[in-house]
Amino acid sequence: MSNGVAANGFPAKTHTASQRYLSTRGDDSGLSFEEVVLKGLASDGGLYIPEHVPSAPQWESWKDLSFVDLAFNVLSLYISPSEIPDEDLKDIIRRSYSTFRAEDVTPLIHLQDNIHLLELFHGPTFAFKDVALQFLGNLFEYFLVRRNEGKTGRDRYHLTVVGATSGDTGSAAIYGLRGKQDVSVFMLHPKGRVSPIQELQMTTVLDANVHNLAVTGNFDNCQDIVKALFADPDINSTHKLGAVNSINWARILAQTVYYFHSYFSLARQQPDSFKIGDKVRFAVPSGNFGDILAGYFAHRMGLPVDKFVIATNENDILDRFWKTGRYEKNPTFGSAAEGGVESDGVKAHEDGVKETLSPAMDILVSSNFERLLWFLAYQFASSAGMDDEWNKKQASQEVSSWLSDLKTKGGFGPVYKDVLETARRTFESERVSDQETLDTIRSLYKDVNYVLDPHTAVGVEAARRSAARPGGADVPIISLSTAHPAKFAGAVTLALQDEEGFEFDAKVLPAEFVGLDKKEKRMRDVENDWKVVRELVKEEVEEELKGLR
Ligand SMILES: Cc1ncc(COP(=O)(O)O)c(C=O)c1O
Ligand SMILES: N[C@@H](CCOP(=O)(O)O)C(=O)O
Repeated sequence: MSNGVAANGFPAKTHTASQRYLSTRGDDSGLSFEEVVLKGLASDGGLYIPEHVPSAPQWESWKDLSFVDLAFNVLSLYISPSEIPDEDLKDIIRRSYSTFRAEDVTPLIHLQDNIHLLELFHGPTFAFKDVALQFLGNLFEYFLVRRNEGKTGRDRYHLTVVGATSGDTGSAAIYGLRGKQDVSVFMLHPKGRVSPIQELQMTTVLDANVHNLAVTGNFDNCQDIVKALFADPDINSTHKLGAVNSINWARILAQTVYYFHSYFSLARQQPDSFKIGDKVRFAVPSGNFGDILAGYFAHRMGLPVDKFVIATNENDILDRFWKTGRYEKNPTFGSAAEGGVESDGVKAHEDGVKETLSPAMDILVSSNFERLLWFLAYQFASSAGMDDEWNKKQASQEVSSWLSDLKTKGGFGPVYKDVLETARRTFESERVSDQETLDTIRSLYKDVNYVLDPHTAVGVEAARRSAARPGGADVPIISLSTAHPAKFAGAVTLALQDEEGFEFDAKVLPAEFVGLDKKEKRMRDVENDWKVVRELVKEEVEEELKGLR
């Protein structure tokens, strides 16, 4: 590093005296870590990003650290001891990962050829979301205890979390926040469009602070309601809204850790062929773009990455962007008949969302893509030779204009050639159909006796295609396994029912899921209307507080 510029092209900052955050849309800046974690979404509708991406100094020396110690080193680059003293941060991290079933939290296994699988599903709800949401739950608690010291009744800071889920964020957030003081959690899921196990995992949690809302609509409708609530001055002045979706910066930050961890696991497992400093590829099943964005930050911090492979299902807005430079909510896709059209056996809804075998990725608009767009626009602006403030302002203006077109016209682009080329240098993309998903589950079962969940299968198929391209076989690929197969019994059974000796209950089902369907459930149906949801949230928080105070 020299003249104040890091190797990653961003202004150098090796230690975070006090990291500050700005909104991707430019109207909010100078916020602390605690402020962005509690606010979730910026008041201008943008997403928070750090003003500087710190380089990880001597990251190579972290090779033999445990997950918890590694997490502390990574997170300390963004959270200064003046905000959370080191011992407190260590304690939060330790408690967050003590609930995981695997000793090294996110184990890496060799799958086939040069493809390795990063198992991210060993947390309480069997999905990768636990890695960030166990941490975020404890972080909320820490900040609230500190803010509420000595306060009673209405003076206490009460956080009203509103989140949207296509299945996994919901249960992970609920497990991270259930029973916590001074927090109410409202999770909106698309009614009937999450897997039966996912629905049970959410609705059988009966703690008074947990509220499940089944929305008549799709995941994007749920996400839009959440964003409308954050933009509403009425509920924001009476209730302090908090976010658990990956719009919350802490989600992304916590997920950067396993990119480093898996890289080091690979170096330990393959000492003869893989050395620290060598490049690796990551294949990531993607929907809201939070998981892969965390990898992008790890790369910006110094992790040697050859390419990130974005793996989408048939809801392929991201894949289309990388192919065309246009980001559009599927303009030609739609319904010919009530209930949608069928293509390749996949049900298409009138709203344009396809109902696939990997439902957690049935998303039209990927919210975190906005963060990447900001960095792409920033890099483009930087080539003009102006100062850093100007570059940031330009990036925010560009992002605001793209997002405004997305809202009003349903899409934007094509983006400038240089912007697309920059995106293509770091990322490539693949779209995987339902049939290919089933074939992948089947072939891995036959070849190596491993049962993939359908989202992970989308990633593995994309990894295989990437490996098959010229030069691809020479680079190890880490494919992210984002959920346990038992969460998606329908797809797994469809793929493997004809395989000799395959029995779902014996081979896949964990003891934790047995009997879930017999438990008492609680959820409320609600129409797709943010004002209706707003009134319901107010009413239920009031009821909850009456019971407590
Ligand atoms: C099992 C599973 N895989 C993949 C994804 C996609 O991750 P992201 O939304 O961070 O792109 C999700 C949902 O977020 C998920 O629940
Ligand atoms: N697939 C997600 C959708 C929400 O994504 P998030 O990462 O932004 O919380 C889910 O399972 O709920």
